[in-house]
Amino acid sequence: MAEPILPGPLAVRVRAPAKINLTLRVGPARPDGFHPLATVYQAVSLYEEVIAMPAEPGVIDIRVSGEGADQVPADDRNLAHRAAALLARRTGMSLGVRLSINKSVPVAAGLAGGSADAAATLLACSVLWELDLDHEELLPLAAELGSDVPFALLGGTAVGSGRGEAVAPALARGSYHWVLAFADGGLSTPAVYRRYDELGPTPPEPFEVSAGLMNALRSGDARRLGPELINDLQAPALDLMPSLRKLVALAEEYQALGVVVSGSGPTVAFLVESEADAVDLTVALSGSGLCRSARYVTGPVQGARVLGV
Ligand SMILES: C[C@](O)(CO)[C@H](O)COP(=O)(O)OP(=O)(O)OC[C@H]1O[C@@H](n2ccc(N)nc2=O)[C@H](O)[C@@H]1O
Ligand SMILES: Nc1ncnc2c1ncn2[C@@H]1O[C@H](COP(=O)(O)OP(=O)(O)OP(=O)(O)O)[C@@H](O)[C@H]1O
Repeated sequence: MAEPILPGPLAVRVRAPAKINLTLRVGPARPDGFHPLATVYQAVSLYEEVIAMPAEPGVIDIRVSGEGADQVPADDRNLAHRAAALLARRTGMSLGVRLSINKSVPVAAGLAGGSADAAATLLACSVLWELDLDHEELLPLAAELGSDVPFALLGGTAVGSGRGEAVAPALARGSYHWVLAFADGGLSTPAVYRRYDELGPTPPEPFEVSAGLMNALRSGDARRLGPELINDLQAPALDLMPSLRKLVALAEEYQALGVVVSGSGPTVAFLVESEADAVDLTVALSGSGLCRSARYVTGPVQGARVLGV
């Protein structure tokens, strides 16, 4: 007798983290327009949540709520929509999905919120559609969706190469205290890379992560990590949004261990020694008038994972 066909899950809840780049070295543009990177990502405790529910065959329906939802398209331009469509196409899946995205990561902030949505969607649809794909199998699809998407699946602390899509876990100890200062408005990633090209010159090849940064991560000592933070996109981001200069300068006044613009900006990440210091700095930044808001996070945290089925 044939096995009865069991219905799949009614809803799958997944979360995926935002990232900061502890180091971001950028080489000259490749013929395909992308820039070769040597980067170290760290996933931080600020999460996007995606709930995937069954829908009629072929249907991909998106609802977006939360932080900056009005700035995000709820159609096939959404990275989560593209993730579900790509997974369905590659696996020959005809079932549909209704996606509810709850955003906590500000849009166009350099924190890879859209990438986190895409990573969470790949995992959620894989479970909803009972495809049984693990992270390893989802990584190539993630890389097709965007340079930052594979890391959102992987999480932790990782070295990124290629255009950022090739990720390998890094040997890292400790948990770090960060304060993220969210600027008023966002920056377009392509525009920041363009300005980087205009400002030139690029550092000589090879584009390597410094031994100092890797050693600091191995030691787990935040005091050693602070001075190693570096981002080649910081200069173009500050050039496009000059008000960020004052924000970055606050690091000295408040004796942060380090400060760096995250990715293509405009979020500024301050590294501090303790939770108490982070709370103090969050309050100070929030009242400074130099940013929209500030938020205490820790890292590293896990990549995309299922919270419930
Ligand atoms: C700034 C970072 O967040 C650092 O991790 C990433 O490099 C950006 O990653 P992302 O937003 O996932 O970027 P993608 O969606 O892959 O690419 C968006 C655009 O950014 C530029 N881009 C991106 C990655 C890269 N290595 N070189 C680039 O020049 C290209 O103009 C590209 O068309
Ligand atoms: N699910 C999504 N969430 C946010 N933005 C999205 C999404 N799908 C598409 N987008 C578009 O992508 C643009 C950038 O999104 P995102 O918030 O991921 O930027 P970012 O954090 O600066 O990315 P990165 O750091 O990877 O460069 C937005 O302007 C938005 O219109």
